[in-house]
Amino acid sequence: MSNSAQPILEVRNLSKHFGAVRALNDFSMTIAPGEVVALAGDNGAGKTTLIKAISGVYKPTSGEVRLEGKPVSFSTPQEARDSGIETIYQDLALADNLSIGGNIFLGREPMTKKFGFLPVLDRKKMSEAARDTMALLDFHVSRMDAPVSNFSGGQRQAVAIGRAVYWNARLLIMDEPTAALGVPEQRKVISLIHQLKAQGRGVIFISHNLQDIFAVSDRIVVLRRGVLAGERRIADTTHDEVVKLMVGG
Ligand SMILES: Nc1ncnc2c1ncn2[C@@H]1O[C@H](COP(=O)(O)OP(=O)(O)OP(=O)(O)O)[C@@H](O)[C@H]1O
Repeated sequence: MSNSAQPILEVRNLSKHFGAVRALNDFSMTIAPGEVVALAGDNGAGKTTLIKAISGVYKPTSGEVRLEGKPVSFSTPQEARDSGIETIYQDLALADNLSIGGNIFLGREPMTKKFGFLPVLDRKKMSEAARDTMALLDFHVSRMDAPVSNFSGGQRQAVAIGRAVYWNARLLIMDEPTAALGVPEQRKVISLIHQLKAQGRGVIFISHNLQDIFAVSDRIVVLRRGVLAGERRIADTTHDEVVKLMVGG
């Protein structure tokens, strides 16, 4: 099988139980390269548990996760990240006082030796990486070196996405990326997700907003009480049908 035909992510019969609580039960899904899959479900449906079981926060009780065909078992989120799975939570995990470049290299700062003396921060590499990565996302701000605290919510979301792209994430898991934003900013984030898709990455898009889900996703997977309630191609479903899957009955 060629690489392009192979799913980026395959989850097979995944379960995560907390004592008697079956937060996720026998759940399976796949994500192809360049595919955006929305993950929906009411509060407590198991969405967070699923993404944490994929991304190395929780060890699954049972089941299998395959990344580009290979079974993986991550002990930490850092291991998942190193393998190409990046989760962007709502807090974005940005350092407000640092620039875009500073945030891209947060904790992995590149060093250089000047005139053979002690290593110093390679600021040139950081600012070039910031410029090139954000250009790839068609993202423009007047001052690339400004602290990200100066940016709007949508711009900050773009910086978090840029960091994932720079480190070559194959799968981005985005937890409610549009929830805290006004409408124009929501549109920007939707267009960023379209760019990730065009670059052949996979995206899991968690949202309570059906309009956003329908604007950007290829498929929707609905969880209810820890199990798969249904899976539809966006082109073949409606808001009504999705709501019925979410609430059941
Ligand atoms: N660490 C834990 N210990 C015990 N129960 C848990 C734990 N984490 C989640 N649960 C339970 O598992 C179920 C699924 O929770 P989860 O947070 O995955 O849902 P969710 O779909 O992400 O909800 P929300 O949209 O509110 O974030 C809930 O019943 C929750 O109470």
